[in-house]
Amino acid sequence: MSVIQVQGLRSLKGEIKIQGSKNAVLPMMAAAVLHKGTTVIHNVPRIQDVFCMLGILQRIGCICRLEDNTLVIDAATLTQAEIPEDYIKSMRSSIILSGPLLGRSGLAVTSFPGGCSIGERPIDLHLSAFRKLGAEVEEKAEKLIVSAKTLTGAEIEFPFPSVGATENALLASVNARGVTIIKGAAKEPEITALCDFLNNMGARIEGIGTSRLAVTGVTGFHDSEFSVAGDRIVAGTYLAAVMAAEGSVFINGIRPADLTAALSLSEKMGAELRSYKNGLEVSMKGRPRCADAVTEPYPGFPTDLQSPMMAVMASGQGSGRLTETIFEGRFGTAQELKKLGADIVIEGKQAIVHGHYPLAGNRVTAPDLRGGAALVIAGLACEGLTEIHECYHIERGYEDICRDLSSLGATIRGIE
Ligand SMILES: CC(=O)N[C@H]1[C@@H](OP(=O)(O)OP(=O)(O)OC[C@H]2O[C@@H](n3ccc(=O)[nH]c3=O)[C@H](O)[C@@H]2O)O[C@H](CO)[C@@H](O)[C@@H]1O
Ligand SMILES: C=C(OP(=O)(O)O)C(=O)O
Repeated sequence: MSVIQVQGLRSLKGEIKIQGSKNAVLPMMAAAVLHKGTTVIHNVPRIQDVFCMLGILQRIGCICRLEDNTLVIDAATLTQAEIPEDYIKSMRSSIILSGPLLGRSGLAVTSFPGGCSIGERPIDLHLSAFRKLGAEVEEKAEKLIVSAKTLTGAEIEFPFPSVGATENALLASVNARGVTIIKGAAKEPEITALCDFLNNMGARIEGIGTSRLAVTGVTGFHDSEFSVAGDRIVAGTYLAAVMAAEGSVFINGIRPADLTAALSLSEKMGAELRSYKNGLEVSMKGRPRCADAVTEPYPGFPTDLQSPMMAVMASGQGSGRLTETIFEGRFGTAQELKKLGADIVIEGKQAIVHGHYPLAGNRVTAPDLRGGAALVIAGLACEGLTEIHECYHIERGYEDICRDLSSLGATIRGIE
């Protein structure tokens, strides 16, 4: 699907089941490499990033089978420690395989994944964690060679709670000799999920859910089975869609507690919410009011929902200020929203959004994954037809945004 067409001004109604979490499943798939046996993962979303990670696992010798939403990975047959370069380019988060490859075989060959449209995205914190565990990091002919005869537990302190670096530190230390203390760890629910996943395969991690993780190295893992939680960012995207389109929807299959900051922002903007153990009821009557929000590491307002909320505000009432502190490139979405008539002024890390309704349908281009989803949301609040190009970005993280929104009453379709 390369283009999405949205005919705006239809309200949303019904129930939607949320797919499994992208950011949780990718490090779990990488973690399977640690075990010379079988790992089964349930509720795996059928998205491009998962297919890409699957491609890498197969290229490095794992036997994988994805049936419906269940993935079986047999890593007993792992043959190589080099992450294929073509895959590194298409999925930046392939870097997450270097920790488990290092842990499994003492060697991980990769290359600098480089920046992307949302920002620079350096990996210095990942590499410093590997070094702390006793690995050597060498750059040779544009390849990055991380190697260690033995990994030894150490104290790793992150100056910033990087999600990926915390995951790589965990993945490299679970079978290091002795105890590793990770201070300044990220606390995102996906980190908690990875810790639970690793413990379920035999690791010993304590302090789960806090910024201080204690990992006692183990000498081996066992076969395991785990189910991925619903994707809180997809849930937040559909919450934003209901706010932009108005209506009433039950978002099923997520823990609202994982979205606290986004939910309180939505309530401030006028959404009526009711939380359940495993779902969220959202009702939006009238236009949302713009409000201020600052992106922060968890439990703060997530950067991944900044663009979707910008789309809601652009079609709302009043003015609001969005401050982006994590990924400097994410305001690329504003340029596209302006083509739909949005009134947004960028001042450094801040976007000042003056809402008005309706926006006006036009041809736009998805700048990145969440920016693409934001343009779909804006299309729901546009008079006329909105055509979003380069939707391969959206397919990285959403199983089928057209299927989901049309099931709620949107007039939306994907075109190859
Ligand atoms: C696959 C996945 O899980 N992706 C998520 C993950 O990305 P990712 O793991 O890449 O995000 P990080 O938490 O590492 O990055 C946050 C910030 O730290 C900086 N940084 C990071 C690593 C490093 O070595 N040096 C450094 O300076 C980054 O440039 C960025 O400014 O967390 C982000 C922040 O919640 C989310 O937006 C992404 O959806
Ligand atoms: C930035 C994101 O993902 P990734 O880290 O995989 O690019 C995202 O999910 O919004």
